[in-house]
Amino acid sequence: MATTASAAQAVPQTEVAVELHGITKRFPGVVANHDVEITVRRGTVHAIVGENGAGKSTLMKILYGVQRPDEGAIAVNGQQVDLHSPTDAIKAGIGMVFQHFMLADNLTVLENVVLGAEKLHGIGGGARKEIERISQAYGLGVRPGDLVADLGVGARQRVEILKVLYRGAKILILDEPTAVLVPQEVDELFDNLAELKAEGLTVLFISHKLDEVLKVADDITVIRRGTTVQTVDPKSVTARQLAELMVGSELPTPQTEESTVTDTVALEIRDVTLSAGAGPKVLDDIDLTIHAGEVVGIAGVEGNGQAELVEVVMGMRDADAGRIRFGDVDITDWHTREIREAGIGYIPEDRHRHALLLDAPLWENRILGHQTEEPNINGFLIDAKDAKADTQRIVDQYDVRTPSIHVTAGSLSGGNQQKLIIGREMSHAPKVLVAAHPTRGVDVGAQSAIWDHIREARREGLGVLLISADLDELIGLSDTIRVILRGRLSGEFDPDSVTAEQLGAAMTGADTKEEPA
Ligand SMILES: Nc1ncnc2c1ncn2[C@@H]1O[C@H](COP(=O)(O)OP(=O)(O)OP(=O)(O)O)[C@@H](O)[C@H]1O
Repeated sequence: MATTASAAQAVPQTEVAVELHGITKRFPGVVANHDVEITVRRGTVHAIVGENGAGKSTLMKILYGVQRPDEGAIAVNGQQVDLHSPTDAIKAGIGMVFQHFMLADNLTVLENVVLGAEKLHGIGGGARKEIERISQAYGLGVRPGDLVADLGVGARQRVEILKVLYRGAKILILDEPTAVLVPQEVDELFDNLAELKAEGLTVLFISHKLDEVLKVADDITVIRRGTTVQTVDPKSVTARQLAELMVGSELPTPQTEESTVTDTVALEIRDVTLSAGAGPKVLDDIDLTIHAGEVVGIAGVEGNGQAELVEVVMGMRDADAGRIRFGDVDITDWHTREIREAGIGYIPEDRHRHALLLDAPLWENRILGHQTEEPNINGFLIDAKDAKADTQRIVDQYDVRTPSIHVTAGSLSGGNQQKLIIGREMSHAPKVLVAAHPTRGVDVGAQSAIWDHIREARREGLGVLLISADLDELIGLSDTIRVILRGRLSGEFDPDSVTAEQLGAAMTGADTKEEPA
């Protein structure tokens, strides 16, 4: 395995865009970054990979001026910089595109781009010209007059990229940019990155999708437990070797699974329809059966009704028509709490809004949503002792990397928050699990551990409604796959034979010429 670590050290200073030297960052009880050394060559895509909690986001936040390092130095284009805020970073030519887009839907692209940067080119013709110039220079295909609400996920991401380029960024940090994209959009993004590189711009790219990293990166730096392990040449490693570098040991070989699907109906959704005013139906006559021991995966471009389907099943929204049965019980009119207590586990899409209290300690988050169930109660009272003991069990069993169960959920890395939520939901031995993007932001090792937990429960008869933007996950975990497009479900796809490209085509309507929402 060839490394470019020494080669990178030897890169002539004139070719270095960013140098991170001896970066250390401590939080109470955790060293998030320890003596990190990275040299980023100008005009390259440099990927940063590592397990959940390895310290990638902290490092990028330091480079974007959101966090201050305790030790170490940062140089941009050979000049040492002191970054106290994102404003300082932007001045130094560094821009960051976050995973959650920060665009106002009801404004145009132009209005979104100039917001807060009115001084650069005004808010009228000058700004429009500049947006068109940047869009053309990097092949972004962004039109200043478009309403953001009308744009799909990939187009919104290009607006976010344009926004940082508009502010003069020459170094772009992209945090898991492909997590929400379908394969065709990923290819388009990679074409855009190639254009950026060709113009001499530099991209730092965080991702858990190692195949994509190998495809797009010029250099890959592996971070393990806060420190840089190696910078490798993507041409000289496989995805498996990269994962092993991340973990620091060999990975187990995945086992193939026998089907566990039974004839017993676990969840039945019949003729469910949901309208949103006068517009097209959000859910259009949805019919879906999930058997005990079966994982039914739903693929779809975001915004095609999958979020609403989950909300209807979980009692957070009333459908206009249709029935939902849990086993032989009609739960159509039940409240969320009753549905959960009856034995439907729920992993929501937005973990910060619906699954965690970020300012509360982990053990209180263990109780959240299950405050009327064992082991969290004793009679009518909360049983803090047993809840704490059980939180520790989840932390151990699901490998939640944390200094203790008393730190706040908000201080955990994104992937570790997700492991805690999954551990909590699986603890109540649900009969049905409604899981929206259960491993989003989770590293490959933790992802396969979570899949194992779900498979084990499936062997015991768990039925799963799986919504995921990760096609590998849908293919790897589902027994049956359906595609949702404009609120309608397609026929069944067999995960053993369908390809990610075929699913991508069905999701975008390329196979039927129907456009996604
Ligand atoms: N604001 C904070 N307060 C306390 N601890 C923190 C804070 N931010 C991060 N940490 C801790 O620092 C470590 C590194 O977290 P970081 O978010 O950088 O990891 P990551 O590699 O980006 O993980 P992921 O892939 O899960 O997003 C973790 O142990 C995390 O719990």
